[in-house]
Amino acid sequence: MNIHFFKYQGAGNDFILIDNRDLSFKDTDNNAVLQLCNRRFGIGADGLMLLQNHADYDFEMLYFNSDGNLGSMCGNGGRCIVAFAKHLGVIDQETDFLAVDGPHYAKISEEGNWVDLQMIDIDNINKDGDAYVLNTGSPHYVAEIQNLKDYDVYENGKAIRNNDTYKEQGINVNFVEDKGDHLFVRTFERGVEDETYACGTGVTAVALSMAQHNHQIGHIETPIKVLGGDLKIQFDYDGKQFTNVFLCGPAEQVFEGEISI
Ligand SMILES: N[C@H](CCC[C@H](N)C(=O)O)C(=O)O
Repeated sequence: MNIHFFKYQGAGNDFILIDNRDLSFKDTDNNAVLQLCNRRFGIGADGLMLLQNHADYDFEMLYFNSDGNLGSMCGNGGRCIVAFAKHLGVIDQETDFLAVDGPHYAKISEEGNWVDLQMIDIDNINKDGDAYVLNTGSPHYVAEIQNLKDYDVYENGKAIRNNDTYKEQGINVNFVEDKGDHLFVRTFERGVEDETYACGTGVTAVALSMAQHNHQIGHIETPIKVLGGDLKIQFDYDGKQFTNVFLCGPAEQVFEGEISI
């Protein structure tokens, strides 16, 4: 099979994107995804997305983690596929598209490399000890850590993701340090089973958890730094529900190519 692909990254969370409006890529082909995402034997990426037609939306996003399995919602992937849809001429500067967790509204800058993506509303944040646990389209665990720069995110993230509570379903593990004018976040991702340079649903989960933790109410904007760059989360919080949640940040095309597998 000969595949024409595009490579995108959003704050260093990197993805293979395929225009699958003709359905030539079979979405059940987990082995192909695994092979294409492999950084030594393939193109290399944290995940792969198919852009497909949908009767009621501008397009549909199908997201696979680099382990080859269909993932839950991917926020940075969502931003990248919006930039890709604009590149293909499927959308102009605004869109309503469908992802695994439901419809998403997004708007994109004129240059096509900055995307504000609306995320699902959240009304339920649980605790696991001192950590926060919530689903922002994907399941997330959020723990505060001092001196995060030197923290062993891989070993500690892997241990939490594989403990008795989370082993079966898996969870994405986020560590956050409050730096005063921004939050610094590092994430161990389920399905990649490694630390990634950024996780969009993860930083969203962190921003909401920290608002609850710090009893912030109203319209909140949270600047976030991750290993791969800067992201911003905006939302309204009335003390119970988080609404108008937006994940904002860069989405850049890196290269395109052909590969046969
Ligand atoms: N990198 C993604 C998260 C992918 C979710 C995936 N790791 C899963 O739990 O299925 C993001 O930007 O939100």
